Amino acid sequence: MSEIDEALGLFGGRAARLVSERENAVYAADLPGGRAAVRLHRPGYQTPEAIRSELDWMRALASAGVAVPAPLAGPVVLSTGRVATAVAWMEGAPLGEGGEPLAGDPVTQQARFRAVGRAVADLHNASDGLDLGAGFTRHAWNIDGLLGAAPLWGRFWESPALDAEERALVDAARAKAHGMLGAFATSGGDYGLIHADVLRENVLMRADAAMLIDFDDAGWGFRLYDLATFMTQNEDEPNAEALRDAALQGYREARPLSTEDEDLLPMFVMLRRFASMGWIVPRAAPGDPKVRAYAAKAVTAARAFMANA
Ligand SMILES: N[C@@H](CCO)C(=O)O
Repeated sequence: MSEIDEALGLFGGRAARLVSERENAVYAADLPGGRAAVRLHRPGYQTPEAIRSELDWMRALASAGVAVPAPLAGPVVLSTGRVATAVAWMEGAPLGEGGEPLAGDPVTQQARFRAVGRAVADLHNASDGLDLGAGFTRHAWNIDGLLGAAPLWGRFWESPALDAEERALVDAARAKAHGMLGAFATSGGDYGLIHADVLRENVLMRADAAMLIDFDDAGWGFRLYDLATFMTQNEDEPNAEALRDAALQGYREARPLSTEDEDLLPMFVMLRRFASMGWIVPRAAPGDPKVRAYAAKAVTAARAFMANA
């Protein structure tokens, strides 16, 4: 029996259709509780306890009125060892896709970015008010998780696509960022539960409202990381600066963000580019141009960081 058939059997669901296989395999299906996204989780990434915690968090956010997918079933461990869950299907159109020009005219785009900034702030605000219990466990995008000896998405500085000069640059930027992040954390930099993968693919738009989906990478982290991740797909947009400003405006409508913190955004963009440079390595064949493309973006960010910081 296939994994999805086993999961459907356990959830009492039917009519599954594969809709995405980016990290988890996600199927649209009908469950007794309604239309669902049934997820077969990527083996070896999150533990069943962490996935249960993700669902507890989603349930608490949904109860608090935040537009996130409410849990419907699971987690269950399938006979293959893979974990399956189901969350409510969210109607809406993805904001866009990385590497593709953003749809819509600039006014529409900026209105959407403002809505996303607002949704991220709402998530941070609501998460700060939750008591998720002693068993709650998620990984942390903290200094170690971003820059330590074993970062959550791998030892990015070992990407085979870096030449010796670039590796030295990345090492220097990593050391410098480590110091700056330490100072930021010590001075009370905003830290708590974050989505950690605010990419266009993970934002659904319904009318004028933005909704975040796919909390698989979510955990503890610096709030600026969410805003920075959202900035990493805009470098080819002619109005990239206006898009950033719109997202920050939306964020500030619901949650404070000082100009000192805003000044750290380029560093956080670099940290995300470092993480992604590590993320792609086990997911692509050696020599795949994507490995170089991720490394090149990280190097560009590191050069700017070392020149300006
Ligand atoms: N592909 C992502 C990483 C995983 O979502 C990125 O570009 O940062």
